Amino acid sequence: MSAMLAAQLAHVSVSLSPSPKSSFRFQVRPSSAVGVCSIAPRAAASATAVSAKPAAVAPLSSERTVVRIGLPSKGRMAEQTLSLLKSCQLSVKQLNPRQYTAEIPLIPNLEVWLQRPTDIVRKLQSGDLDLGIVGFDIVSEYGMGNDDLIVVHDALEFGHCRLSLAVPKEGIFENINSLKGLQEMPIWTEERPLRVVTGFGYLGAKFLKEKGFKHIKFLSADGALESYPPMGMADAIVDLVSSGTTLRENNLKEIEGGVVLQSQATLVASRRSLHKRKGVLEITHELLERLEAHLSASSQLMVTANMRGSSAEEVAERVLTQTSICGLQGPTISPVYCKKDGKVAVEYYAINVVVPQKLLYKSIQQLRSIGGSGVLVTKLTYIFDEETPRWRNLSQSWGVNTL
Ligand SMILES: Nc1ncnc2c1ncn2[C@@H]1O[C@H](COP(=O)(O)OP(=O)(O)OP(=O)(O)O)[C@@H](O)[C@H]1O
Ligand SMILES: O=P(O)(O)OC[C@H]1O[C@H](OP(=O)(O)OP(=O)(O)O)[C@H](O)[C@@H]1O
Ligand SMILES: [Mg+2]
Repeated sequence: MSAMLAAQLAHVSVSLSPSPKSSFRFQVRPSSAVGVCSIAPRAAASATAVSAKPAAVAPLSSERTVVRIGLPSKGRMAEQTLSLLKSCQLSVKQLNPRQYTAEIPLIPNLEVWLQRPTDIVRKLQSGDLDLGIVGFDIVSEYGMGNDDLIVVHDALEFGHCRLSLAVPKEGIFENINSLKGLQEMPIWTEERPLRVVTGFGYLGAKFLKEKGFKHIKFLSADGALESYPPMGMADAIVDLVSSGTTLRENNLKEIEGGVVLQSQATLVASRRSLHKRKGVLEITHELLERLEAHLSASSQLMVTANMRGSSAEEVAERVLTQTSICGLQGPTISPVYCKKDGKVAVEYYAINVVVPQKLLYKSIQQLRSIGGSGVLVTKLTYIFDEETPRWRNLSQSWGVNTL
């Protein structure tokens, strides 16, 4: 650890709850440093509750031939993960609901381990898992900047939330509406620090240190954090917020500049596994292809309409004057054959165009304005592009040899 970093962190005091569940870690990985360095809390707490060391990078077990993915076993992420995989034709079969392993019949060399999200991150680091689906909040908190963890897909489109700092709406915080305002309150001293309760000790402490907070005391708790300020046990909380209802119901408010991190479900891989374990790259590729194809399709619709015209080109010209109905590459226009006076004739053309869901109504209006009629709208199941952008990213940004 650099002396400067040590000096920056010297004022942070840590207080840990006696709960055996709490594990308050203070580990900071300066961007310039290689690996992870750890900072022991100044007010050292009981050894059982503190793990000041980063998860050791365990050697990759060469005996295991099967590839393993960790999926959340409980909580709100569990159901949504299984449902996402099912939408990608990757149904998870759990033979016995009391067992922690399952399989995805379509990918025979893949073993599914149903685990708590925190354990998924730990097991990716210990080499027991190769892949995992967890919230970005959990990867960031428990991964602590470990560069063996690669977020292969950063937007699985569920579990959206943010890690945010909140304070009471009333009392001494009534007029505090920004992080700067909170920091500048003269009340915070070494004897009376700002007491922040959080289940995200690493991210919370790193964020507030980087923002220049000096006199802070962190309390660790696993749940019901929102009850701490009303009970007088803490001044602020750093917790996950989604709709904001829990904060509102507990008379708490977020403040400007107080968002620590935006989160949603992600697919994470161990870099060592990608490099070394046979089959991990291929399975990651297949997962990425299926996920990207499904997720990009779920935000788009296929619109079909008929339009009178003298030729396909003439209809195309009319369609291409409209911004919302140009499709992925351009509209597909095909003749509609009918019988007229005993002969086959073409008076109408069918237009097929993919439009973003949120632009549907605008697209319909534009189609009508150029003479479109009989509009059909269908859901898309998959859009397979030539190449998955995130697969390319794996080799370009992460140095994984994907050839
Ligand atoms: N209110 C929320 N709305 C949306 N996503 C959330 C919310 N709270 C948490 N998450 C996301 O879901 C993940 C799992 O949270 P969840 O509360 O379901 O599990 P858990 O806290 O492990 O379970 P439990 O609370 O039952 O112990 C979090 O890591 C986060 O990424
Ligand atoms: O902004 P909201 O939509 O109200 O969601 C935020 C709440 O959701 C999470 O709790 P969760 O429901 O997971 O309960 P837990 O504290 O028992 O994990 C989080 O810890 C907040 O308390
Ligand atoms: Mg929860």
